[in-house]
Amino acid sequence: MSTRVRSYSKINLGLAIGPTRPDGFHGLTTLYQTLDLHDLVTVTAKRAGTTRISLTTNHPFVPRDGRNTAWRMVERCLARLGVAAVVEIHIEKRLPVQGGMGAGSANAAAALLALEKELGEALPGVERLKLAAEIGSDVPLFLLGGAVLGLGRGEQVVPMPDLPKTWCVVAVPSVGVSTPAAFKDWDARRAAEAASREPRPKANDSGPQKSVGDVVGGESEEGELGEGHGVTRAVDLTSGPRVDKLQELSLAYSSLSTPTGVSLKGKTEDSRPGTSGIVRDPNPEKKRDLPGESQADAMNDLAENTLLALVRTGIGSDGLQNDFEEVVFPQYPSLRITKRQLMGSDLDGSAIYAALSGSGSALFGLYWSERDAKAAQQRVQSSVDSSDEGIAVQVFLTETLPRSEYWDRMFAE
Ligand SMILES: C[C@@](CO)(OP(=O)(O)O)[C@H](O)COP(=O)(O)OP(=O)(O)OC[C@H]1O[C@@H](n2ccc(N)nc2=O)[C@H](O)[C@@H]1O
Ligand SMILES: Nc1ncnc2c1ncn2[C@@H]1O[C@H](COP(=O)(O)OP(=O)(O)O)[C@@H](O)[C@H]1O
Repeated sequence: MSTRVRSYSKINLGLAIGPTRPDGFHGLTTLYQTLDLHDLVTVTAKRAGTTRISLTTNHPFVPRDGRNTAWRMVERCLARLGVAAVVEIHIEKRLPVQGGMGAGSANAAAALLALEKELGEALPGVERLKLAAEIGSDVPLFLLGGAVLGLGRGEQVVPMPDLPKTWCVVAVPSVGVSTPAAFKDWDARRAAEAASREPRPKANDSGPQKSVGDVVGGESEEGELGEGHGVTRAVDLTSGPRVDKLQELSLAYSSLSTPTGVSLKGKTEDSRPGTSGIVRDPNPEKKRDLPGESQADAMNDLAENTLLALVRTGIGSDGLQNDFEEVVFPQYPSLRITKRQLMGSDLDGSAIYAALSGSGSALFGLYWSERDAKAAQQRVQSSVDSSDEGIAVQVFLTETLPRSEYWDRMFAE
């Protein structure tokens, strides 16, 4: 027997990059949303004296060894369960590799669920989430599905009330954006900004000078040195108002979700903030005012139409919705154009919202109707066909996938 699982993808509805942490990762506040687009992961497992894992796939760029996320997940899960088995994994890739749609991460989560079903044995919910976080920051979200708030380095996940099922067009240009490289570019940009703000040394000032490069990696020194001193750590510049804005929104949004941590089995789990797992509101004492709206109004909107409320309360307003756009668009200018086409601002049936997903290169647009979505898909496709830039773009028509459907349809027939 074997178990076949739909390995769904995600987009990031909003993403704010925070400071570099001592472990080298960046703080992240993001709102993930799972999509109907998926790969298929099939696992066959038989208990045996020694563990042997093998992996096949239809995609030439997907690793077939211990570098594969699904392989790593299976290996670690078996070790955690204390089970030895012969495991065959097959990944039918339909999603782009390195697209910012979390496809590799989803494959890992899918392999875990399929393996557990094959063995008839499962890890406890919190163990699962911890293991998922070890494989990658993007993996735990796929153990929840639907709309998911991501905190920490993105691995601390909070289930959000589901958005209404919404039409979505995903455009994936044929450029792979490496996630670590995109974070590095972000840091370099912040460091350059900090350097340009630093006051020039006076000619007779021979004391030791602080450089931005010296001071990355900790708390702000503004308090120590006094305001206006001009020495600001590069990392502090990455945690500006955009993060606050998204965090405020997240808190408001999360107040509508379950008051305590929720396990996949419906039991309350250990949900202490700061642990890998499902966390509670990270700052329950904090007042939940939203900019420009009374709290009651905002909550009514959220209850009525969560997606509309998201757009109205901040994520979709002017300015950056995904911090990575600031570094990825200058590198690949055609992506900005594709985003505009997805948005279709001056047209009837323009997008509710459009943005880069994760570190890219996937871009997405959300639409009120299938007709609007199809028109956007057509817009992007025809401009690609007529362009001589040589960047191919795959354009997918799909829908957002609420949590209940995510689980109902996970195990493919
Ligand atoms: C940034 C996101 C947004 O969803 O990018 P996409 O991959 O979806 O584009 C994800 O969090 C990616 O998650 P995932 O792909 O699992 O990344 P990981 O394996 O955990 O980390 C890969 C590398 O990215 C960098 N990294 C990742 C997450 C984070 N919060 N800070 C980081 O600095 C680190 O250099 C790390 O070594
Ligand atoms: N199961 C997998 N599917 C796809 N890529 C994988 C997988 N396991 C490891 N990788 C590696 O991870 C990298 C990022 O893959 P992917 O998850 O598709 O990107 P993203 O997180 O941007 O959506 C790829 O370059 C690939 O070499």
